[in-house]
Amino acid sequence: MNEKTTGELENLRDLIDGVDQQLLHLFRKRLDLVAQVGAVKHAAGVPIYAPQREAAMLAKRRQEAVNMNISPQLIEDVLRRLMRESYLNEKDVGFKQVKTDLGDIVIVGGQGQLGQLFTQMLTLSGYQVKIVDKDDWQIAPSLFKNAGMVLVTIPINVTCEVIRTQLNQLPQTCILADLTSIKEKPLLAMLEAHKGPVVGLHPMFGPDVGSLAKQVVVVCHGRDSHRYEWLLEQIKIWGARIVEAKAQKHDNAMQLVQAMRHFSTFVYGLNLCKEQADLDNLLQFSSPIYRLELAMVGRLFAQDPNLYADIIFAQEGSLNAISDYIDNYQSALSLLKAGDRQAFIEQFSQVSEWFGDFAPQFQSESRAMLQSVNDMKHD
Ligand SMILES: O=C(O)C(=O)C[C@]1(C(=O)O)C=C[C@@H](O)C=C1
Repeated sequence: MNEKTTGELENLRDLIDGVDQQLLHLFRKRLDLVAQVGAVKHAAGVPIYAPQREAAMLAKRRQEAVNMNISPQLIEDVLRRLMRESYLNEKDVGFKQVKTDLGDIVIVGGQGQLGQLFTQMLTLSGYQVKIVDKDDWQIAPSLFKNAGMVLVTIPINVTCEVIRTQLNQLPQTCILADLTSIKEKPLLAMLEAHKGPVVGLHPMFGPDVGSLAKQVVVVCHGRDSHRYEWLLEQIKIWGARIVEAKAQKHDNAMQLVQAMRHFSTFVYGLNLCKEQADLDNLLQFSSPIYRLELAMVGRLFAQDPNLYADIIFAQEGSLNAISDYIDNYQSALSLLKAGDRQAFIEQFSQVSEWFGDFAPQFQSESRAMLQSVNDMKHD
């Protein structure tokens, strides 16, 4: 680069720095306004996530972007990222407490990650939360006496036993709820152990979400739903969407969504490990999709093996789902062994047809993710 070019670049970059600093001031201004929105919502008990407002705002800004010869996707990306920040900031103001005369909430397994998240959300909403963990059974009965709700969030393999043996003397009006990722057996155990209101919940997210905005919580009704309606309202105020399901249908879906998926991810990692794959090298040669896939596989192994063992081993039905998957793997492999390219293409087309409109939808969703993965690269 000659001196003239260097000088010109320096000048322009100074101007860009100035614009970026103005952006920072605008972000600060927006965050302050959002904090005020948070306070208004907190007072009125309005949910943190406002999908209609978001859709209307994005549509307007996209159109204005087009008028200004700016990519509409650019402003949408920026606004979505800013709104993610809003969810976190609005959370800090706290949430309206829907049920003010409940008594204590006792979280069984409150030291676990999900237990901690619910403790935080319930405390931010003004509830008195008490925690019972593995070694606290002696103090539990005195805590249960004043409990308006007991929320169970412990490993799946001990959930039913703990419900049966420790939670069978709760006050009649106390709500008994659980957060287990399978629903049929814990729900039955709760209905047998407790004669009062019972509800099964499954938060469809990990404990590291930051905010519940746009997350899903599955609800399987147990008994006396009018007594725990407030809880579902409370969860909606946190920004999550409630999806009602029958326990059995939920558990069947989980065999594919969780057990089969985590199992295949486990085998993928196992295979890389046995092959002694050079991860540095793989990353160097990876396309964004491979990097994303490796991240999805790798993140599993950064977590507690017990959690995944629990999920995979929880249901007998999972074994069938996983066996079916392996059969399909085998038969696809046999096409490869036989060199039957045509049959492979035919099967591919059948699957494409089966995915229908979801295939292009997933393609465009994943495009945005892949672009973000690429944005995160740095030397
Ligand atoms: O307008 C609101 O209700 C807000 O909470 C603000 C805001 C935003 O950041 O613009 C954030 C979250 C909502 O989903 C919609 C918009």
